Amino acid sequence: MKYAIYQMEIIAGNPEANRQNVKQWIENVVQEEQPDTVLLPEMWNTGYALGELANTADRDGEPTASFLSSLAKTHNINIVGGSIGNQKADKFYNTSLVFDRNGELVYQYDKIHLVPMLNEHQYLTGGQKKVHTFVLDHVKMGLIICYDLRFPELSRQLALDGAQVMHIVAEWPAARKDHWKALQLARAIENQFFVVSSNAVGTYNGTEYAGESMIIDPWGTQLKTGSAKNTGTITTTLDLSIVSKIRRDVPVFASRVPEMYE
Ligand SMILES: NC(=O)CCC(=O)C(=O)O
Repeated sequence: MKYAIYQMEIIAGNPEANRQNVKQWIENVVQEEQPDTVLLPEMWNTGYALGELANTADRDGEPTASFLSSLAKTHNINIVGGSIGNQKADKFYNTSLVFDRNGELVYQYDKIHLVPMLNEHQYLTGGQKKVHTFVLDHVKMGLIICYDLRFPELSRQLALDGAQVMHIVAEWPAARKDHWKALQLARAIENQFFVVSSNAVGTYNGTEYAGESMIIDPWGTQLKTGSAKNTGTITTTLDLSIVSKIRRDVPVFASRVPEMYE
């Protein structure tokens, strides 16, 4: 499966400009790279202008859901749609939407863990539904959003559910860039799955984002890493056969003693 990741500079508070940017990127990357699956970063419609969500967030996933569905179908690609600022009833969520090649919505997830350091609790509501895997091109996959990366229980749950690829969508600040890298490597190694991440670049309201979107294999090898500063496209073809090989060679899942820690 060939991936293309968009390491994007998000214009905070301007969803229309961000949608135009994503559309242009998808059209270009399809022509130049012919990916099977593309990945976008966290909150790419609104950015972290959280105080403006009443005017900028989607309503029940629209218009982003129709926008991404149409792009997926037109270009025959899977779109792991990062996440968006999204209003449901009178609450705001950080919501991920995943579309298959037919433009069908195959997964929807609201970020569970809200970030105290970014004051998310003041503006957002945490998701109330458990994570589960979804399937794209016959491959089981999972997705978590940014701060969720610090809670290994989520990734382990998805690995136990059979995920071979874990997506991490983020606007991770440069101030904690070492954590961004180390935690992704740890999740890939301990769960023996591919980690494919998309982080933002640029600065909003004094917070600089770390970039360094990554593709890490289940052995912990960094196959590709984006720039720390610049927007760009990161591509790689995943050899999924190495998941079962590594799980055979280092049989962590067979060695678990869940009754000792669950
Ligand atoms: N957008 C985020 O979830 C940022 C997470 C973060 O800043 C951290 O975990 O550190």
